[in-house]
Formats: sequence, C-alpha cells, structure tokens
Amino acid sequence: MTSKTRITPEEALAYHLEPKPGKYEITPTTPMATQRDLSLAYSPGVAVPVQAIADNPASAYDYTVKGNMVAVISNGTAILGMGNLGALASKPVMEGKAVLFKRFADVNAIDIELDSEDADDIIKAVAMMGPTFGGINLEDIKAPECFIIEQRLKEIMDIPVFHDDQHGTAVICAAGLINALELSGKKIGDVRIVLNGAGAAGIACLELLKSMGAKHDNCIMCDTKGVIYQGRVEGMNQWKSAHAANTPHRSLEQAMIGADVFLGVSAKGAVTPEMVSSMAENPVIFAMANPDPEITPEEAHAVRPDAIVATGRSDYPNQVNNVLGFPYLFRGALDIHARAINDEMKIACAHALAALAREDVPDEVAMAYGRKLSFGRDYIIPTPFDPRLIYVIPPAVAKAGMDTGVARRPIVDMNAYILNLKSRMDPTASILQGIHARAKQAQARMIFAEGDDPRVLRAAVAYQRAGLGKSIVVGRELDVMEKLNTAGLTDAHRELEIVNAATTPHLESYRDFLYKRLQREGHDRQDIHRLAARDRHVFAALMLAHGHGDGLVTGATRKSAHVLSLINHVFDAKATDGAVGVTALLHKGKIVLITDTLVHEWPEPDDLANIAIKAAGVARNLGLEPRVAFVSFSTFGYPVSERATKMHAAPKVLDAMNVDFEYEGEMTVDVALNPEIAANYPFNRLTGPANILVVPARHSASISVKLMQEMAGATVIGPILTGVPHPIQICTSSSTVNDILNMAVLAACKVG
Ligand SMILES: NC(=O)C1=CN([C@@H]2O[C@H](COP(=O)(O)OP(=O)(O)OC[C@H]3O[C@@H](n4cnc5c(N)ncnc54)[C@H](OP(=O)(O)O)[C@@H]3O)[C@@H](O)[C@H]2O)C=CC1
Ligand SMILES: CC(=O)C(=O)O
Ligand SMILES: [Mg+2]
Repeated sequence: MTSKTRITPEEALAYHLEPKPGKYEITPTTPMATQRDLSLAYSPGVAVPVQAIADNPASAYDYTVKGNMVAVISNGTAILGMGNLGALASKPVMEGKAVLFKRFADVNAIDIELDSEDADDIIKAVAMMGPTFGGINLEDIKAPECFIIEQRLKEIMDIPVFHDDQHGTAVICAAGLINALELSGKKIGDVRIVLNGAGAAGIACLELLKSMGAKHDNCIMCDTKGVIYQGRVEGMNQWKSAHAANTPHRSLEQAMIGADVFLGVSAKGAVTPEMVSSMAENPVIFAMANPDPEITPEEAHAVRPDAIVATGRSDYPNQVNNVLGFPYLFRGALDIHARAINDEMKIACAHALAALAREDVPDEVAMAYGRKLSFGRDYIIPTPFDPRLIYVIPPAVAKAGMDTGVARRPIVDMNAYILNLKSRMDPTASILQGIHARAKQAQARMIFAEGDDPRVLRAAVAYQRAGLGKSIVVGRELDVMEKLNTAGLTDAHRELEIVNAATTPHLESYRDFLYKRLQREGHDRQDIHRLAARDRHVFAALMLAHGHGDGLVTGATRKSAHVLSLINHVFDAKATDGAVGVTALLHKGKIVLITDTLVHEWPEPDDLANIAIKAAGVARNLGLEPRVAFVSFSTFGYPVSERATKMHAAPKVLDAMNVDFEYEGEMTVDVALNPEIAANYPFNRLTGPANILVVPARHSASISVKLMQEMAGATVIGPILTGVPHPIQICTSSSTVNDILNMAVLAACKVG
C-alpha cells in the first residue's frame, strides 16, 4: 500500500493554467439568444420575480440560484497545513472546494477570499452576503478566530454556516474511527485517544468524538507546546482549556505511550516512528495533515504492521478527508432549505458514511478503483469517487434536519428524492475515473510512437508520473531531450525509456518478422528495412508485436487512415479482419458511442452487425450496458431509400446471431436518443435511450463526431480501435496532451 501517484510541481501548475486559468467557469442555464429572451431574463421581465421575492422572500429559492448556491469563504490564515499565506494564495484551494461541491453533489459554489484577519470584518462581510447564498462554507480560517466567526454568523444568519475544517473534518474522522475501532475490536468509551493539533479541526474532532462516547479522561490534546494539561497557561485559549487533561504527561511523545488512537490535524512529520512503536496493540493512526501527513503509512506500518492507518490524501488507502462530507452535508441541507447544519445532521452523516463502508462494494465502484474493495484495514471509509455517496448521504442528512426542525421545506417523498439525487450525477466522470483506475492497476508498458511531438512527450511523462505504468518513447535521444527541455520537463528524460531503430538490438528480428508478413505483397528486403527502421509507426507496432511493450499509442502526427494502413503491415487491423473504430462522445452528463469512425468506409449489413458487436464490447468495457441503434435518416422503413436499406437490414443480421445486448433500427438519431420521440414507436425494443449509434458510413461518423465537438463542445475520446489482437490506439493530429493520455489509458486497460 504505497503511494504511487507522483505529481510534479510543473504538472500541478499546468493543471491550473490550462485550458484556461483556474478551475471553473460560470455558464447560463436559460436561453439568451433572442430579443424575447433578453426581455424575459432582464428588463422588463426580471421585474416580475423581483416583486415576487419582495412580497415573499421564500420564493427566492424558486426564482434564483440561491437554493443551490454555496459560498466557499476563506481569509487564507490556515491554508491546508501550509499556514497563514493570505487570502489570495488560498484561492486555488477555494476554487478546488467549489469544483468538488459541483462534481460530487451538483451544488453550485463560488469562492470568495476576504483580505482580512479581523474576525469582526469577516463576520460583517459574510453576514452581508446572506441573500445571495443557500449556505456558507467557511474554509481554512485559523483557530481561534474561526470559532468566533462561525458562532456569530450562525447566530445572525438564517442559512447554514459551516466551518468545513472543523465539522467536515470531525464528521469524516468520526466515521472512520467508528469503523477502525470495530476492526480493532475496541470501544470508543474505552480507548485512549491522543489528538495532535488544537486548532479548528482538532477542537471540533475531539468535541464530536466526546459527544459520541469518548471519555474526557481518556483524551489528550497536544499543540506546538506539547500536552494541553490542566493548569497550563502558555499558548492557551478557552477552546483548548475545555479539553485540558488531568495528566502528568507534558509531551506528545509521553502521551503516545500506550495510546489506542492517534489523530493528527497538525503538520507534516509531527509524529515519529518511535512514538508509533510505543502505542497500544492494534493502534489506529489518522495522520490527517495536508498535503503531507504527520507520518506516512509506510513509516507507520514499518514499525507497527498491526496499525490501521489513514491520511488526508487521495493516493493512499483510507482517505479521511472532509471531501467526503461537505458536498453531501450541504446537498442534504439545501434540499430541505435548511436554516442550519446542526449536530444531529453531522452525526447522521458520520453514521451513514461508516455504514456505507461496511456494505458490499458494487462492481462499478471496484471498477472505478481498479481493485476489489471490501471492509477491512485498508478500506474503513468510502472512497471519494463512490457513486453511492450522492444518494446515500444527503437523504440521511436531510432526514436528521427534518427530525430536528431546521427544514423550511421538508422532503415529502424520500424515494423520489433518492431518484432525483441519482440523476444529478454525471456518469461520464465515473467512466473516466474508472478507466484511469484500471490502467493504474494494469501497469502497462506503453509505447508512444511519436517521440518527436511535444504533446506526445508530455502525455508519456504524465502517464508514467501518474503511476499508470512505464512509458516507452520512440525517438532519437537528443531530440527527445531537447523537446522535454523546451516543455520544462528536463528531469523526465531520465525516467522515460527512449528507443529507436539505431539503438535497439531487436531490429533484425523485427525485419524478419515483417519480411515474412509482406514478402508476398510486393515488398522486397530493401522496402522492409526502410519500413522497419525508418517508419516509427511500423517500428512501434513491431515492438508491440514482439512483446516489447504492452500497448501502443500513435497517430498524433499523421492522418489516422494513413497510420492505420502502416500498422496493417504488422497487424491484421483491416475491415476484413473485423477491426472497428468506436468514438465516445461525452457531453452534458451523457455518453454516446459512435461507430465505425475509423476502419470501414462503407459497411454492408454483415459489417454493420460486426461493428455493433464490437462496439457493445467497448461499451461493456467502459461500464455501460449496451443499447445499439442503427441510425439513418429514416425510421423503421420510412422514408424508403436505397441508402437506408442496409441500416434496415443490419438488425436482421443480429436477429440471426442471438447476441446478448439490445439493438434496434433503423431510426433517426432523435428517435434513438430521445425517449419522448421514441415513444411514438411502441414496438421499439430498446428499453432506454441508445448509447451506441451505428452510422451508415465513415463520412457520416466523422461528420457527427466533429459537429458535436465543434458546435456543442463535446469531449471526444477515440476513435478506440477494437477487434485487433493487441491494444493499439490511434490519436488524431488535433489531439491534446490529455486526449493522448486518455488514449494511452484506453490501451492500458484494453478497452478496445
Ligand atoms: N484531512 C482533512 O480532511 C483535514 C485536514 N486538516 C489538516 O489539519 C491541520 C490543521 O488545520 P486547522 O485545524 O484548519 O489549522 P489551525 O491553524 O486552526 O490549527 C492548527 C493547530 O495545529 C497545531 N500545530 C501546528 N503544528 C504542529 C505541530 N508540529 N505539532 C503539534 N501541533 C501543531 C497548532 O498549534 P498551536 O495552537 O500551538 O499554534 C494549532 O493548534 C492542517 O494540516 C490541515 O491540512 C484540516 C482540515 C481537514
Ligand atoms: C482538507 C482540508 O480542508 C484541509 O486540509 O484544510
Ligand atoms: Mg481546509
């Protein structure tokens, strides 16, 4: 259980710089195209909701974004564990929290950085923002000011005010501890707890644990001055005093001897292996400081293999991080138009999280993580990408809020609410997450054929540094070094394996192999030498054929059809061999596969049936249950046209084949994708909107994909080459670094 993902500073900066500075933008949800739209959205139409809200303030939840809008507010005085770096420097974290709100719970959030360390200033500023938001999430404001600020705002505001570092952290810590103690066979009322870090997170964690049964006399809190004991005067405040222990211990080192639980919300490296060695049997260690924990899991396990260890990071098992809490706590609170997030709602959240980790983990979650997760020492808390969180946690929070009287609009039908929560989530994100996790598991050696292209090099570096596997780059060493240098990736040169025909000891066997394949197709030995030694697409394919790599990515510098014809020298990847190209279009939370986008020019009914079968395989590999529509400009035989005949015939070919997926046709795209229009054809065998569109020819495939990409801004993955015995993926000349990386990931987890 080691940390595999290595993020470099360059990558972190590039992520924040591209494609646009920062991490989010704001998009309208209503049309604003015509004069009429303008009249409705703005003057004079807007006057009507203005008056309605003036007459009945509660209607702001109906006519404005207030009800689904949270402010993420910081003054930057305790940015993660980095300390007081100021309001402006906190912006990347706050933008990040805003994006997490959206990604995980479909809550709109914006970040607001306030340039003041004065509690009264902050209270005044935030209180004045009340009308705008459905909730206030305070973040990375240091103790003790954070306690005063939150308390006062709760008193004066009529929407939830929640300091994430206090309560978000406490809730997740409690959820993890419930399960860790169950696994170590200990009871919260009996365990000796040492908590390091007496700030926002520390005070809130200990308070919540005490309210859940931890005994005051069993808990010792420490800060930079050591143990907080009764009678201590230095560095104290009223919040620390409430937890002062009656103990002779004065240092963290002394307090740790015989402790059952260590909770760290302090700073990197605050705990030593010696301290961990001195703990009781089966110790629980939550080293939650970010970005670097108090002690790493490797260091803790080296001295105590019996320890259950969690950190705040996503690259180790057991991520105890408030990301599991704030999106869902606010989702539940907003959905009941709550006045507050109270203790009962927090405790309900902790119990729901703990219970979810003990449930059987569905395959789609295991798929998303690339490994089977089951309740145990390395899985004490759900993982942030668990798709069940959105429909399990908010209902528990909402119910607790309703039971304790903070709901302004209670939920009447909980089942309908759960369905609504399920539909909020974007399925495409979990698909991408899934293939990345599977690739990480596969650890494939990926051949990047075009080592002279800076995009390809950046993707190769990212592939390796993301812990996805080993990158092998085809190119001349000096050229690769120079391009890496220009891309600001000088160090990467030592990490990548650079291969070319001049340096490989395998050239002769590659040539023999190629000659055997092509000698009867008009190629003489001279041609073969040129192909094997000088064409990097052929050379890279030969490497793959000889097992000198597990997958191949190419095509970023040449036209796909040309690259495919070169690869065909080495592999049987023609239409007649059953090869097919499938392109995934991701847009507005929907995913549709279009095929054949690469191999068949003008497929006949038998080819179309094969294309459907291959695309269904790709869909299943992506975690989708295939529903194939053979699309045309006619629907079920009307209008009659020679061009549509083959689309009419293709489903009949499948009828005779007894395949195990849904298919139907021919039909127009709107019938395929829009259930209301499909309802006009009650005999239609598809049980839902199609997710695979088999199109009549390669030109229609290309036109539809590019139209969606250019007009709608859809994300395009592919074409994914399938039906070829080795994982080869062909990018396009317009592929970005991220597109190329995605292709490598698809090859690594053999989606094709
Ligand atoms: N995993 C998660 O979800 C979360 C983790 N955290 C992490 O917790 C830490 C604290 O955050 P927060 O409470 O907001 O910050 P605060 O500034 O409010 O509090 C920090 C506290 O930590 C103490 N401290 C700092 N360094 C040490 C040290 N080396 N040994 C002992 N105590 C120390 C300080 O002591 P003193 O009072 O003497 O100055 C203070 O009490 C950060 O690393 C943060 O990343 C926070 C929120 C969520
Ligand atoms: C996770 C978080 O909020 C922090 O470390 O501050
Ligand atoms: Mg924080």
